[in-house]
Amino acid sequence: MEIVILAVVIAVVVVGAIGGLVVGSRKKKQLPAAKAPSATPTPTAPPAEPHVGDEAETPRDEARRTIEEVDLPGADAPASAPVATEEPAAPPAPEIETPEPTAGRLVRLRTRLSRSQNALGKGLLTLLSREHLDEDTWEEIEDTLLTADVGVAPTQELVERLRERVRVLGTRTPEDLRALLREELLTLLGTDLDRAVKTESGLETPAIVMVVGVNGTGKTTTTGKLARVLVADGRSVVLGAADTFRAAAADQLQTWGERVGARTVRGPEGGDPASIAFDAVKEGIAEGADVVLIDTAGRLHTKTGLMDELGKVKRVVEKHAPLDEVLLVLDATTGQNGLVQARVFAEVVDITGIVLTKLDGTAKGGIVVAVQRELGVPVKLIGLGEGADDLAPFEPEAFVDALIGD
Ligand SMILES: Nc1nc2c(ncn2[C@@H]2O[C@H](COP(=O)(O)OP(=O)(O)OP(=O)(O)O)[C@@H](O)[C@H]2O)c(=O)[nH]1
Repeated sequence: MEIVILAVVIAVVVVGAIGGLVVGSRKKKQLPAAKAPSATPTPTAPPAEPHVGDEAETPRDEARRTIEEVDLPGADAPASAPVATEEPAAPPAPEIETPEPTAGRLVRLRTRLSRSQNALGKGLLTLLSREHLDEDTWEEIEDTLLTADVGVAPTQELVERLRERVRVLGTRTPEDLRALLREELLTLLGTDLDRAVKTESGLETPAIVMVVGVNGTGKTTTTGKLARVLVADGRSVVLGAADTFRAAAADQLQTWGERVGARTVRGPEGGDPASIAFDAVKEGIAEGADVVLIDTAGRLHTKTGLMDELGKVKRVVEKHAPLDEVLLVLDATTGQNGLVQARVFAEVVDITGIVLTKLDGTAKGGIVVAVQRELGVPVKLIGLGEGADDLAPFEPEAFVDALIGD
């Protein structure tokens, strides 16, 4: 009996040992399938133990969709549809225009001038053609000139000379009278003044033109139109948007520039005009541009404020190169007010040329004479409309012919 019990115990021990061996070898076989612990384990993230469903995980080397293939939120293409890989549309490049040539612009635009200046030219001719040129008629001639803003002193000079010549020559035919009037008006305007906008610096650096004037006179528009005049004449231009007073002025100037392929340097709204002007000239030098045009703000609230601002722009710009031209923009429709503005600006900065805008909208073309007298500098350009090429070099002969017909 004892032998039987001993045999049963041995058998149980043997069976238990074999079972233990089998279980142990199974466990060892499972180890390679377990997730390998991270190479750089962190104290807060112990290696994950393998668990049920691990095999269903997407293998790491499975092909993945690229960013281009992933539908963006809002895209309504069905998932199964082929994914379009279209490039986003680039903004259209601004079309570069070819401005009209400057030669003969005034002749082309003369109808605008004659329309608005009829009262002056035709009025004078009608009066001069009267049978008797008596005292009253000469007074009417004087009034016509004064109404057209020619100014008192130039009016008196003109009437005196005309009276004398008519008396001495005894001439009264319409052709002769027109010729006399033409000569005298040309004498008033001056035919030997240098009216070219100075855009050759004569140095390695670009010519620098500063445009000044009261806001609203057409200063920014004129700067843009002048860029076109220069481009039409084969010059390369950089624009400086130093009028930081009116928020939209820089945008407006930039649009003008883009139309003719000229870069515009601008700064933050309300920024320092002098630093923008400085940067514009720097850019002009870097680009090897022929001309840098600087649009400034013209606030007339105090003369000292204006003086400080324009003076600073000038000083800062001249760290690079001297200013070649300071153009004063005046609105011809403001008449005597324009003369007051001219006086203030002339005290603040050395004006070298005048631009008279909106001559298409006033019968007061005599302001050309008056403002030249006032400042002692020539009218170089005139604005004859809102169109891009409606800025013309001022030519006294074409101007007078438009006034009195030829
Ligand atoms: N009819 C006519 N309108 C003009 C002429 N020149 C400019 N203008 C118009 O005058 C208005 C004022 O012109 P701007 O260039 O904005 O005036 P601005 O002096 O620059 O004004 P700020 O930008 O505020 O300094 C615009 O509507 C222009 O189109 C011109 O010769 N004839």
